[in-house]
Amino acid sequence: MTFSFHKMHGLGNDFIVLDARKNPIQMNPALAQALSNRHTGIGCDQLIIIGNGKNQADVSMEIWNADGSEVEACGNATRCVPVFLGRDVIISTAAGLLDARLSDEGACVDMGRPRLSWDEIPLAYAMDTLSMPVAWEDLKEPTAVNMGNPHVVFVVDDVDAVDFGRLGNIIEHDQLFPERINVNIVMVTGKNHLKMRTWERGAGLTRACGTGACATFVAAKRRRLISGKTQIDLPGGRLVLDENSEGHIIMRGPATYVFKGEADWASFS
Ligand SMILES: N[C@@H](CCC[C@H](N)C(=O)O)C(=O)O
Repeated sequence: MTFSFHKMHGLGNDFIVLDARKNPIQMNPALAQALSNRHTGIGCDQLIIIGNGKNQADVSMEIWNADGSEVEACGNATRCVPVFLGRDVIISTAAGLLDARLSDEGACVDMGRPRLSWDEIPLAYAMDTLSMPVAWEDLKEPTAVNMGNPHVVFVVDDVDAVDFGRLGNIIEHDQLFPERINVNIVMVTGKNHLKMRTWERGAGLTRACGTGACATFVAAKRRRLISGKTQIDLPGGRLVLDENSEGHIIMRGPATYVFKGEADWASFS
């Protein structure tokens, strides 16, 4: 039996989008991994399933990493949903309701309030989350932030000089992080201007991570490296981050529809 899929991306963080509003889709880790595989499947960083919303939500969104793990939040995919549907939407996710609107750049989304205490990240034991007393070689004293999903943010002198493909993987799997972790490195490039890279839990190095940009904005603000609305440059392009009067993190940036394809479920079983 065949199915339709849509390829989208947010700054090169790429997604297979399945529209399950008419016909529900029962995903599982093995199937998500098979579809995401860039050699034997369709290929993506994350698999996104859009379903029908309940109560205040217009639609629901499931997020599966390329390694087959189901996760709570994806900032770039959240921007893709209003672009896919061609209208502003309230999206229900495992991390709560998100307000996503069309904007000049693509989309503007309210990613909610960050959570900052050690057990909300979560970490394996109690510690300060602003400057964690830990280090992995030259990556030291990160700030931890939960944006619906768990992140650590390291401030470095030069994001391009870090052996991030090796260190990101080691940190993601450290026993300090019982649910694993998304790892971000950031440098200050100007007033309210940052440059960052992300090693994503369950996907590795990506061109951009929306929740990573939100977590990095929060960490940089907590460390007084920035003072307000901030431009963040990622390998795939630029996002603009701000905080509203309720302490919610607001992210603006592109979201791109690439193509619609057809595939056969039998190829992935
Ligand atoms: N690419 C996403 C984040 C996807 C989930 C993440 N890898 C996790 O495991 O939490 C984004 O744009 O935020």
